[in-house]
Amino acid sequence: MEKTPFKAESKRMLEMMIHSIYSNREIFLRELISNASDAIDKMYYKALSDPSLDFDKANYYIKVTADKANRTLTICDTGIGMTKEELENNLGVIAQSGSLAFKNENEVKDGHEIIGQFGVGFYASFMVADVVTVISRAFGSETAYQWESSGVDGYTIVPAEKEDVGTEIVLKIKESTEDDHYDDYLDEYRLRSIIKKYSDFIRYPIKMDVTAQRPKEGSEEEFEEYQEEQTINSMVPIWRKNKNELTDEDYENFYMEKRFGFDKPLKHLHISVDGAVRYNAILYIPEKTPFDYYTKEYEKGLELYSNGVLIMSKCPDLLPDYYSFVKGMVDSEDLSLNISREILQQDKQLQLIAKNIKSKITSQLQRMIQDDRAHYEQFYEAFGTQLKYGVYSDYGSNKDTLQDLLMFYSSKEKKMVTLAEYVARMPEAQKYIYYASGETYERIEKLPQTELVLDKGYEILYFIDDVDEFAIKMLMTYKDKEFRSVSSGDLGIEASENEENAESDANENQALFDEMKQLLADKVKDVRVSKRLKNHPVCLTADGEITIEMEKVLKAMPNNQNVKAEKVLEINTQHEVFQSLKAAFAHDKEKLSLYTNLLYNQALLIEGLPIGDPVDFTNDICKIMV
Ligand SMILES: Nc1ncnc2c1ncn2[C@@H]1O[C@H](COP(=O)(O)OP(=O)(O)OP(=O)(O)O)[C@@H](O)[C@H]1O
Repeated sequence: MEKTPFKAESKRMLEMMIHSIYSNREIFLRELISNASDAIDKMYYKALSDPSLDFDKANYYIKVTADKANRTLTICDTGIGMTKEELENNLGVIAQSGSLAFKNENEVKDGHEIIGQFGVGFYASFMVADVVTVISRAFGSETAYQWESSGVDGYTIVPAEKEDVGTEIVLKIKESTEDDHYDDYLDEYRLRSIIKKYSDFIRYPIKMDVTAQRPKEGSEEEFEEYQEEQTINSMVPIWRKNKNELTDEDYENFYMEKRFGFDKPLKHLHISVDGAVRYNAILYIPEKTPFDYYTKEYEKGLELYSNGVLIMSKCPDLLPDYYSFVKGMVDSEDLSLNISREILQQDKQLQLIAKNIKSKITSQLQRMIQDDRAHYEQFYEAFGTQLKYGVYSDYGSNKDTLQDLLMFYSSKEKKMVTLAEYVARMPEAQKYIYYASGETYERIEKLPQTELVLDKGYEILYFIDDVDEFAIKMLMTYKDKEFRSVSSGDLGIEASENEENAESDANENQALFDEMKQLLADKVKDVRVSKRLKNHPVCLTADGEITIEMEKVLKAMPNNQNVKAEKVLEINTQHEVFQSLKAAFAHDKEKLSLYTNLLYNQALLIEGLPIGDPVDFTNDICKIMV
């Protein structure tokens, strides 16, 4: 059966095109410059197939000229131009891409990939212009034609005068309103920044007459302004250059130019992949934590280019959250762009690139641990917390990637060590990887709970970040070794004399402990003999999964669920103070209550926990002084 083709209402189509495709008006310039670049590339291809033509790069450029008085912005190129028919077909038919057709007919030569493909970019001009005039003279033609349109009412084509081959597009910029600052597109500074942002790596010079200053003739102090033609774009993207030609300084300059950060990069990674997925990337590990890094305002992402044209300033999908500190850019020819070139359709290539980038960053960090420890420690100081969050979040699904990048302060080495280093040093008899939590290394060092483990000569990792214990709980083991807090009930250390004494002390003094437990009824779950204390009289530990440090962290969270650690007051029965407790239990119950409260408050202070009532506490101290 004969099929009737769909018809499109071109007026409506154009309206939709102008108002619904792009969310960002300034990209009209990117689209026109990309078209100009495509037109020059077509000349290049022509020269390839026609030996009589000589493609001298010096003759090819794009020029952007703003005329504030007449409210016009002109984009002129020395490219292949358009015949009358081409003006008709390419600019008169929405979604007709001469460039796509050209691409299909010509084999792509490296470095000269044609950008256009959808046949809509040109119409972005109507977002900022009331009237668009295109004067074009096609290569090989003596006559030029002028195409003109004010958007919805169609277009006209008339013969025109044009001396050279190429195209000139004149936009009559709309009048500004209170909300819409169209004047921006006539402003030299603004235009330069739009060109730099989106079209910096267009292969041909984008020229502009810019205002410069020079000393006035005959004067050293007075300056005058004058107009000077300058090339605005960098043209050759650094990532397309050979790594051997580039110095550290070149990479640093690119980091600064792109304003990836205000610091210096700590490390850079230049990646060129030419396999199942083709892309170039330059990635940086910054030196310092950005001031807003741990806030909601911080946006992760890499600049994304397709054929040297900026598609997205921050493409978040290229980086996992735990590497959100990485800055830089990715350029790929293989991306399937959506029509606005602003966002990407669910793109397999993008996912492949992201996966590849992730593993490159991981290997780079692992290399730094081995070969450049000082810089790694500096990096870890700035972003280690993020790696630990990475272990903890997403139900621990990234822990295998990240565990070898973690570092903690070691009681033995007095510096940051990796888990691999810790495990390699473990004596055979040591069952667990020990850790102790606290506010600072100095405070942890003095924690009574560490005494027994240290006495055994075992190394302890000091945790001072809120996320540390949560990350370790997610990790559970490293190389089959379980993590164990020095405050936990079972330290896996063989029964010592200490422990046997504790056993008999517990049996003998159960009544005393029961009474103390009653006195602290709402505060602790239990009072018991300590197997870990040597020099201190008391300490607080916790039974169950929630440790005291975790309770502190959870309490500080905005919508805390009032999760509490099951606190245990441990008593050192070898300490002299214990004799005083026993005596008080036997003869003076009031004193026992006083001592119990004092010891409990001491244990709280050692843990860095607030004591219930400081006034009561100081009064209690006074009582024993008089
Ligand atoms: N400056 C120019 N010189 C020569 N031809 C041009 C120029 N600008 C546009 N064209 C022609 O007009 C066609 C339509 O341009 P338009 O910008 O709408 O789409 P495109 O560049 O093909 O695709 P995309 O929407 O992906 O940018 C181009 O394919 C090209 O053939």
